[in-house]
Amino acid sequence: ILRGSEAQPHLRPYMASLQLGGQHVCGGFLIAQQWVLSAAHCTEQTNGEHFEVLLGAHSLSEPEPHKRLYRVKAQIAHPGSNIHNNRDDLLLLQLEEKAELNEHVQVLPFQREDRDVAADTVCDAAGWGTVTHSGQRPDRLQEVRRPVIDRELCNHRTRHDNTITAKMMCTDSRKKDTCKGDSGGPLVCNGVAEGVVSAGSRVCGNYKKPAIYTRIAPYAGWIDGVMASGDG
Ligand SMILES: O=C(O)c1[nH]c2ccc(F)cc2c1NC(=O)[C@H]1C[C@@H]1c1ccccc1
Repeated sequence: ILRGSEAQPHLRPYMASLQLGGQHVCGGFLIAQQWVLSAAHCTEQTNGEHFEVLLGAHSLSEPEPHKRLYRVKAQIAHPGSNIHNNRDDLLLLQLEEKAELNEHVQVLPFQREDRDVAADTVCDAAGWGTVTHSGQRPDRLQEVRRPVIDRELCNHRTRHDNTITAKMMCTDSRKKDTCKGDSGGPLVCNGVAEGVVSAGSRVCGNYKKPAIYTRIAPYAGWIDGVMASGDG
C-alpha cells in the first residue's frame, strides 16, 4: 500500500497473508470458515507448492494471540485465468480445517448483485504489500481509501486502453495506491467486498495507471460451485 496508514489492529479480521516458506506473497480474505479468496497470478512463481494462510495477524513477524497459520488443502484458480492478462484473476484456497472465528478472525461478505459500484464511491484496500516505490515491505497491515473511477475513464487510451472488462473495476491511483504484495486482497466498499486486487504486474502510484480489481459479483456462481464441491 503506497501512502496509506497502519490499519487499526484487528479491525479487518478477514485479512489473510498468503505465504510461502514464511514469506508474505499476496493478500487474500476469508469468505467462509474454510475458504479464502485471492488472485490467481499469485501462484505464478510457486511452482506448484501450496501457500500457507496466515489469519488473525496485524504484524507479520511478532507473536500475537489470535495469529494462526493454516495449511491449504486445495488451491483452485479460475479456469479463465492466465499469465497473459488480468482476466478471471481469482484463486480459491480451501483451508485444511475450518478457521477458528473470533474477534480477530472473521468472514467478509462479498457482493452478489452484479451492478457496478458508482464512480467516486470511496472504498478501502488493505495489505502487507510494498509501501514505497523502492519496494519496502511493511511488517504491519496497512490500509488506504480510494475512490472508484468509471470504466470509461479507466479504459481511456492514455490509461488502460480498453483492457478493462465489465468484470473488472478501477480506483484512482494518484499517489495513494495498492501495490505489489497487496494483490489478492479485497476492495471493500460500504462493508462489502466488491473487488479483488488484481495481481498482474503494474506500476503503482501513477495516476495514468489506475489500480485494477477483479469484480466479485460476476463470479458468485463459480465461487459457490467450488465451495459446494469441496468436501466442506
Ligand atoms: O502482488 C502482486 O501483484 C504479485 N503478483 C504476482 C505474480 C506472481 C508472483 F509470483 C507473485 C506476485 C505478486 N506478489 C509479489 O510479488 C510479492 C512478493 C512480493 C511482495 C511485495 C511486498 C511485500 C511482500 C512481498
